[in-house]
Amino acid sequence: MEQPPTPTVDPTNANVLHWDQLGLVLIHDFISEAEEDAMIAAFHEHEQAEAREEAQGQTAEKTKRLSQHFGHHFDYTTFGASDTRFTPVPPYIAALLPRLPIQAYLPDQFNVQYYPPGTGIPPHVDTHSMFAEALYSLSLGSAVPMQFRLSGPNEARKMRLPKRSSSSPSPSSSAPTTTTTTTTTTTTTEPGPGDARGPQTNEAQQQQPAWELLLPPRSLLLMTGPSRYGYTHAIRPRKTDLVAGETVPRRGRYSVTMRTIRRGDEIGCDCAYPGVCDARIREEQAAAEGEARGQCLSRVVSSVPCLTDG
Ligand SMILES: O=C(O)CCC(=O)C(=O)O
Ligand SMILES: [Fe+2]
Repeated sequence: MEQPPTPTVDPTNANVLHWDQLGLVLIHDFISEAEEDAMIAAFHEHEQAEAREEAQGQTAEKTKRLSQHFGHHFDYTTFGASDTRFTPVPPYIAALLPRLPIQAYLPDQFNVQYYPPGTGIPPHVDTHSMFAEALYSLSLGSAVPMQFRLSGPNEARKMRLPKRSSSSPSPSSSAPTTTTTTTTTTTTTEPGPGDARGPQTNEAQQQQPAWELLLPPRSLLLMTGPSRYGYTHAIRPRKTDLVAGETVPRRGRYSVTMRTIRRGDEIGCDCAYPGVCDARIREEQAAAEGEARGQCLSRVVSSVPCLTDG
């Protein structure tokens, strides 16, 4: 594993780290401990309320990642923001919006996730065409390392594989927000859409080096530019992490992912990473289908006997 690139500390605020080449920003202590406690308590209350609604009487066993969605849901038929499915945004999330570093546009889709120790999220690129550039992740509870890897031919190839089933879970369990690529080390534990098990050595050879960035509790991560469009991000499913040379057990980690849904003419993408861009992949596939149909038609036409024959 490579060392993460060195950040620049913001001269006006030592809590703010920038990786300008990557479009990545990490803000330490973005929320207070009191806010963190309140958000974690709200998460569990919501879980219990949902469990009561489902008449289970108890919350789900905490061995897998759990998700709660707020704001505009995704409409799987139009691949856009649903006009009808909206879950009111709780005040503890709405209160964060005026503090976000980018105020030109604000998130309207929120996903609160709980990661029990030992769980993670497979390497993926959040869907380019449907979400505005800025992606935020607020961390609560345990610190976890987030793994970044510049996408290459391996990731591009996997994103072009046919999906195993339209109901496969996406990393954020709200398909199609993300597109997963699995790597040699996650294939046995974390299958996802686009998961493929090719020859391991070839995959390893084709991969760019990965590095991990520790996300401390109460920190806010902002991904834009290359880190948003060209790198996969992942959390390895581990029970312990190596932090500054020490083995540290993971505790439960929560995150609030915040995204802005693109609407109307804004849907699409012209990023510099066509290999992992869902908009380009769709274009490519439509062109290939058109070509195949054309060839098929010409074969059909040429096999029809000419009326003047014989
Ligand atoms: O938990 C996180 O910090 C990131 C989650 C994520 O990458 C996603 O939901 O797409
Ligand atoms: Fe993501």
